[in-house]
Amino acid sequence: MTLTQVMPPEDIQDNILLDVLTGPDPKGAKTAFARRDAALDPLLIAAAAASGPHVTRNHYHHDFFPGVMLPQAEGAWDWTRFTGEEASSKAERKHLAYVSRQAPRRQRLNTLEEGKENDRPREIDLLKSAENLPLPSKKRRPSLTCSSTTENKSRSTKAQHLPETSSSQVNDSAPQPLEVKCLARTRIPTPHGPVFLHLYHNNRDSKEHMAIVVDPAQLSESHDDQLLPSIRSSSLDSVWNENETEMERIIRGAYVGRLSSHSQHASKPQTMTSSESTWAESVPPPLIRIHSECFTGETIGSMRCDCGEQLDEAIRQISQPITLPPTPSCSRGQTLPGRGAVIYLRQEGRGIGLLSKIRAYNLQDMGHDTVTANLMLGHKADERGYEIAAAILRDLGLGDGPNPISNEVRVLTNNPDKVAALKKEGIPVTERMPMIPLSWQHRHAGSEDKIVGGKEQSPTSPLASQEVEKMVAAGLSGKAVYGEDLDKYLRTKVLRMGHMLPLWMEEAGAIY
Ligand SMILES: Nc1nc2c(ncn2[C@@H]2O[C@H](COP(=O)(O)OP(=O)(O)OP(=O)(O)O)[C@@H](O)[C@H]2O)c(=O)[nH]1
Repeated sequence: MTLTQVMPPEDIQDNILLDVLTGPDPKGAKTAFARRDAALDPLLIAAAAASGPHVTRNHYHHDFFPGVMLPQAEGAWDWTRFTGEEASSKAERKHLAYVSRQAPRRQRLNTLEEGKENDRPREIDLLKSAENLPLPSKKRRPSLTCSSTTENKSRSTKAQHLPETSSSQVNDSAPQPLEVKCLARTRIPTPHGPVFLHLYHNNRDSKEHMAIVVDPAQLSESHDDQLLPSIRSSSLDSVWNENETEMERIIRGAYVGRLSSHSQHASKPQTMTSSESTWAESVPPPLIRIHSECFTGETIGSMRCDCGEQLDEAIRQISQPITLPPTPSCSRGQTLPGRGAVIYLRQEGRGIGLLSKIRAYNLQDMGHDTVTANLMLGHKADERGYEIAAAILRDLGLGDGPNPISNEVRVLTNNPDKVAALKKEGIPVTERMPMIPLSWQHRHAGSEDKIVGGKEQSPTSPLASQEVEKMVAAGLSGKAVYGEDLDKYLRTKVLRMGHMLPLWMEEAGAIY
């Protein structure tokens, strides 16, 4: 049976209209339930009528009655009119109407779209320059994948510090030149002496790469102690905007000497003096290391790799004092504090990331080596790039930057790719210093001790407890790593990745 068979069409029309306006009202339920939804919310009407047409619920912080019982509150309902106040005093009282400090949304959006940046409050500009957030890149760019092309090289040589660029300058078609900027610097005491941690932003990826600068002479406020030009970030020392105060500069790390409650001197943008250049030529070039992030090795002390040990050892080696040869003016030679830098790149797992590295470890437990495991997961054996490292070095005055304190560097590494990449990026490397794992150094030194009954112990077997005791006795710190996993890892690096590390033992037909 259809509806028209029981009701004339004009009645159907009326009923539908009524339902739309009032909602369904089943006849049977009328006596059983009272309707709970009012057709109009009286509170909403009262609030809107009291406050004017420009006020929305959001302006009231989601509350229609702010400051109830607190008549002074901005936007509060004037509850005092119920307290029998005199009419004359009431007329004098300031009306506490809510006035929005924000322009309507449409107007605000128009302002931004039309590029009327000047209308924005000053705080936003200050924040922008202080935080220096990288410009939004609409196109996803490859992060640090190896890309040392000629184009990259020319781009990176231009890289200095991020200029004040407006979003209108973002050009999606042409890749922007690589720019790095040191946002903050602070002193960190380490077991090897004080270092300065520098945090960098760049316009290529969203990672916070770092520079660990060893240059303790900077802590002295006496110029006599600073015979060599300081390793400082020119982007950090530059003046970021005319409104920046000395205190803002100091807080972001642009200070000289040792910061304390009684010593707070903002730095000036660096300029080289000719006398400093002369000194720089008579000392060995600063020692640097390009180190890649390794959560497992550095944070939880994994002994699958030597990354934690290498980071510690690099800071130790760079901190070693430099002895200059005797000169006619100084017959005993001069000793200077060690100086250099570790550039700490956030390229976990040789650039494949922690997730893939964890999976790769499981493949390694199944018998594959570190290279094959990467390939099985669809990665390259090494996906890292060193363009950002080179730009950071230049910013620190190491290499061929605008303000070089040293045109050359010595590099701590066994990895030939790093040396080649730095040279390609225009950083002159005068010397490569090897990083021999501490446990291998110890084995070399004590290899004869390990001949038991004329038979050599297997070097890939886990170290016996006496072995560990010997390492401790040999002065290896708790940072030294050793074990079967590490030996396999290092062996693969030598045999499959061309690392320039002397295998600690070679026998006829077998290399360990
Ligand atoms: N994919 C993968 N990455 C690893 C493994 N073990 C360590 N890594 C990563 O390898 C990188 C170690 O790099 P570096 O410390 O710069 O050293 P390197 O390239 O081996 O060269 P050196 O300068 O000689 O030390 C870090 O990013 C580690 O996270 C592994 O088994 N698989």
